[in-house]
Amino acid sequence: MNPLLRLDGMSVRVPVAGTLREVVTDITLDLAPGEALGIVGESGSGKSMTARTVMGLLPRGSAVGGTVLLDGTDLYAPGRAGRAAAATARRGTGMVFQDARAHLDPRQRIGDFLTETGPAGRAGRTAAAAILDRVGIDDATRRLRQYPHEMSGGMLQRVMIASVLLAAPRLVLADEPTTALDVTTQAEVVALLDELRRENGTALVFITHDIDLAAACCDRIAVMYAGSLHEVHRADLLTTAPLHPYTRGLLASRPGTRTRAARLPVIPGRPLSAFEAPPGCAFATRCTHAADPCRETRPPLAPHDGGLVRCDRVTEIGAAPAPGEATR
Ligand SMILES: Nc1ncnc2c1ncn2[C@@H]1O[C@H](COP(=O)(O)OP(=O)(O)OP(=O)(O)O)[C@@H](O)[C@H]1O
Repeated sequence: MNPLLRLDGMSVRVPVAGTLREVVTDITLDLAPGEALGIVGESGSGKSMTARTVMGLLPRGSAVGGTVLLDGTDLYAPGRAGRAAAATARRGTGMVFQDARAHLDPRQRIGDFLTETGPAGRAGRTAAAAILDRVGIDDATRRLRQYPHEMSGGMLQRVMIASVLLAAPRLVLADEPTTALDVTTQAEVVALLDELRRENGTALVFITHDIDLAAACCDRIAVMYAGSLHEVHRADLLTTAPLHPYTRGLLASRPGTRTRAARLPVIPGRPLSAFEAPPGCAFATRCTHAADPCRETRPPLAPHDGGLVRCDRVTEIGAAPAPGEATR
C-alpha cells in the first residue's frame, strides 16, 4: 500500500537572528493510512518542528530540504501551483495542540467555533452537536452556547479534537495533546484519539515526552534526538527490547510504580538540538557506550532486528546497561 505520508531526507532550518538554524536533520519515515506513530524525545529534539513541517506551520523564512509527500503530493514543490496543490492536500489533515485554551478565542462560543468552517445555520449546529456527542461531551446543545472559560481543560481538548474531526481528516497530528491535563483526563483523551482513529481509519502522529503514553496508543514509535531519528520500531518492541542507548536511557529514567529506586536514573548531560549536535553521533556526548569512532562518523539509521537504529555499536553493546541503568 502506498504510504499516506512519506518524509524523505527531510531537514528544516528556521531563521534565528539573521541566519538559518538547523532544527531537523535528515528524517526519512513513512506512515501508512490508518497507522498510529508516536514521536518521542526530550525537549528541543525537533518533534514539533517535524509536525509543523507537515502542516505548513513553520516560522516565515524557514527552509525545508528533502521531500515531504502527503498522499503523493509534494508539500514543498516550488511555485504557486506547488503551494496550491499542498494546500489542497493539507485539507485532509488536522492538528491538535498542547493547550486547547490558547487556541480558542475566549469571546467566541463553542458552537460558533465549531461551525466556523462547516455548513452554516441549523445544519451546522446539528453537525456540531453530533460531533460533541461523539467526543463524549454530554448535553451538547447547551455546551454549544458556552464560552471556553466555562469548560475544563480536558473538555476543551475534546472540543479541539471535535473541530479536527469535523473535516474528516485522513491524518491527525497531535502535539503533546495531553501534557496540560491531569493524569485521569490524559488517559481519557488518549483513549478518545485511539477510538476515533480506529473508527475512522485516520492515521495519527502522536507527539509526546511520555514513551508509555505513546506505546499505549501507537503501532510504532520513532525516537528523536538532536533533530534526527535514532530509533524506529514497533511500539511493543521499542519499549521491551530497545535498541539505541538513548531509548534505553529514556525507558530507564521513567518514574516506575513497582520499583522504588532511591534516586531515579537519569541520562547524564542535557538534551541537544540539531544545531548543537557534535560531528559523529549526536548522542555520543551523553552515551556511556561511546567509543572514539562514534565521535567521528555519524551513523546511518540502519535496519536491525526488525527496527531501525542509528548506532554503529548496537550489536556490541547488546546486553550492556543503558545510561543511568547502572545506578539502579
Ligand atoms: N519559532 C522558532 N524559531 C527558532 N527556533 C525554534 C522555533 N521553534 C522551535 N525552535 C527550535 O527548534 C528546535 C526544535 O524545537 P521543537 O519545538 O521542534 O522541539 P520539541 O522536540 O518539540 O520540544 P518540546 O518537547 O519542548 O516541544 C529547538 O532548538 C527550538 O529551540
